[in-house]
Amino acid sequence: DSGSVTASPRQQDTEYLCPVQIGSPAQTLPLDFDTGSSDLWVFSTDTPRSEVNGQTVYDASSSSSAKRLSGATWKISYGDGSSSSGIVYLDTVTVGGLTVSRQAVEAAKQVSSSFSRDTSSSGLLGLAFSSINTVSPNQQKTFFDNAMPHLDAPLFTADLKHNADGRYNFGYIDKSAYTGSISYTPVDNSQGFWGFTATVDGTDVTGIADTGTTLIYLPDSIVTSYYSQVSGARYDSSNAGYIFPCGSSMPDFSFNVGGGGGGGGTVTVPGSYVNFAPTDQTGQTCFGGLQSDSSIGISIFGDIALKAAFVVFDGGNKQLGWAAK
Ligand SMILES: O=C(CNCCc1c[nH]c2ccccc12)Nc1scc(-c2ccccc2)c1C(=O)NCc1ccccc1
Repeated sequence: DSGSVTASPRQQDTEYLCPVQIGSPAQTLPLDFDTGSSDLWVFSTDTPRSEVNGQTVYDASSSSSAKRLSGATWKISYGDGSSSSGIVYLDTVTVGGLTVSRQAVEAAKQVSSSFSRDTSSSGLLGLAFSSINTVSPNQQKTFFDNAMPHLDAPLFTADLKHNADGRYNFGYIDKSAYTGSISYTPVDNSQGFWGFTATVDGTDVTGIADTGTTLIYLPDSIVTSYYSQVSGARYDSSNAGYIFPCGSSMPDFSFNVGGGGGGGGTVTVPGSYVNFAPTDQTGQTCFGGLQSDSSIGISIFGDIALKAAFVVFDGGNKQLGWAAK
């Protein structure tokens, strides 16, 4: 089996949403595919009306294939302080033509304000490792884990784009989607993430490939040296990050992966991607897409980095492949 689904950017690439069919008859919800978490959770008829703000909701009671997973609950919180929690159903989930029949669909009974305010997203589809799924008492598998045994190849690929529709493919590598060769590097999934080591200016950086995080968060030394090349750039505590004049021409940001025998491959994030967004309506000052990881405790290669590459998440061989495009 295989699947292929469009990933549409929202609000200047802050997130990418994909249509997902749930239940019988199919209910289509736009979900944020998130390689940095492992819960498939959705706004639902169980979500308080006061917390639903235009989102499409999942109604288990109108799905003939839905079954309550009795006694199961879930609760997740993210580094930005957002959170959600609720109950669990098993139902049929289809992504780009690829169907999993008994997928844990986590219906929200509570969502925090940032999710309520995000009218375009009906939830998340976790693609990290099932070891960090939050369902209790019996942890549940991700869509990818459930699909893997049926896939032509035990992998999925992420091809996110800047201000344009991209694509997630499951079970195969589309050779027309990238240029040159794919450089592979081993994955450390001990924390449940797609962890890997890249080299930035000769320095090894261990981080995670995370489609659910918008920006890139790297060690202070790397971030400071990057912004030292931009006149007027500075760390601004009120914005809690590096800002600079919006008219600045930003240097490209490159990192190397798979440095082994073949010399590995270089991913180059265009400077324009690092000029992420204005901090206010005046459009004078802009917020950087590359920020320090010092308050996070882990380096994150988020959407800003991922949209500069074609990325293979190989669950069979526990490796990450990176290619230019
Ligand atoms: O959680 C994910 C991926 N799912 C995000 C879903 C999501 C959370 N709000 C969303 C809002 C919209 C769409 C998706 C999401 N990645 C990881 S690994 C470590 C951290 C972390 C741990 C401690 C402190 C900071 C980060 C995060 C993190 O919180 N990222 C989001 C973020 C990172 C930095 C700043 C803000 C948010």
